[in-house]
Amino acid sequence: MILVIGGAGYIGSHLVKGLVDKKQVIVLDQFSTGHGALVDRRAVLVEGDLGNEDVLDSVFRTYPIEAVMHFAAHSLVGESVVEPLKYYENNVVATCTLLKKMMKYDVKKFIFSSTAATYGIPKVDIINEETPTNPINPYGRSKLMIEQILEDFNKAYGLEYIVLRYFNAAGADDSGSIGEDHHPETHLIPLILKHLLGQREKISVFGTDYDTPDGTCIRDYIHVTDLVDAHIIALEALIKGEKQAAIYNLGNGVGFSVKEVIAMCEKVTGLKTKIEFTKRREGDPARLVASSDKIYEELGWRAKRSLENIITSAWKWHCVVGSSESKH
Ligand SMILES: NC(=O)c1ccc[n+]([C@@H]2O[C@H](COP(=O)([O-])OP(=O)(O)OC[C@H]3O[C@@H](n4cnc5c(N)ncnc54)[C@H](O)[C@@H]3O)[C@@H](O)[C@H]2O)c1
Ligand SMILES: O=c1ccn([C@@H]2O[C@H](COP(=O)(O)OP(=O)(O)O[C@H]3O[C@H](CO)[C@H](O)[C@H](O)[C@H]3O)[C@@H](O)[C@H]2O)c(=O)[nH]1
Repeated sequence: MILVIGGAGYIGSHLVKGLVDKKQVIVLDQFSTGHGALVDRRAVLVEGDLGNEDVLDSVFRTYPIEAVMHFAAHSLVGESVVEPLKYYENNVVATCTLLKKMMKYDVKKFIFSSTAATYGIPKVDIINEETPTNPINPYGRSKLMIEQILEDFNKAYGLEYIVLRYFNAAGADDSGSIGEDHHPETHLIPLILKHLLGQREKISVFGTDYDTPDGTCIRDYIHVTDLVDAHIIALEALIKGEKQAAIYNLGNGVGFSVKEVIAMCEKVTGLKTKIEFTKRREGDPARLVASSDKIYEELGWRAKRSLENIITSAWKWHCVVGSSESKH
């Protein structure tokens, strides 16, 4: 059985939907940002906090857990700067409690959701896993701390792990039944689509004076279904014992500027945006684009879906079941 922590969140719920056909799945989530309705009904759903020792004891005693996939975190960069304690408590301290219980119950296979934010402001155009990590906010630091703890646990206790550093996750499952539903929403693509649905008056572009061809930030957008595929491949490699301690980037290897993303949303939807150009958002690197060659060479995974696929799937979900938000 696979324990998926944070499996009621955006990326976790997509993973659960992809994994339940292959494995028995148990989801642990306290619904701070997740929604029970996103969790595939074939999975066992336990409401609880990953930092709660009693809950973890109960889960590990009750179910034969083969591996843990850990998606649960607070993940708003700006909030992490203002409330670092919240981030260190949930992302680091609670994760240490989980790791302690995993060692207690001899569960030694772990997949961890990390982030491009561990790289900070890289000096290279294409980021690979050798690019120095230098996070510039508590969110990124909290993720890097766990990566370092995993390395120590591997050496000391034989914990086997794969860290997956996602770039910008976006898009929705092909079925249109689950999608990205953060509250509050801060991510670019859902914000543009909500605006095009009339739920927001305009879309703000944060900064037009970056050192990029059109002056707006460039990001590497990766379809959530491609992320799911990568997790399942990584899990299989861990279970087969092919990998004991590995870190991989997950991106498309292609960068799109904020203006290009808006243009693609207009193309896909056939609708016109109203844009407001504002000052830079603090802490945004100009360009974050991944090389995912390492995971291709070692595990054979490569992103298959384009930005157009991403936006088309997200639009389908937003149109059919997207949460309705009032205009503001
Ligand atoms: N969305 C992205 O673009 C992106 C990029 C890089 C990394 N990540 C990482 O991927 C992971 C998933 O991101 P997401 O966008 O799906 O976020 P999300 O907020 O939708 O999902 C996180 C889930 O974890 C749960 N959770 C949080 N703290 C918990 C706790 N203490 N105990 C139990 N459950 C808890 C939440 O209720 C939620 O269901 C996070 O770790 C995030 O840092 C996301
Ligand atoms: O209303 C908006 C929202 C975003 N942006 C811009 O769009 C780009 C993408 O922003 P998102 O908020 O969608 O995503 P981030 O790149 O800030 O964040 C993502 O990558 C980070 C790593 O750098 C973290 O991993 C985080 O969890 C993940 O969502 C940025 O340049 C941002 O400034 C706008 O112009 N207007």
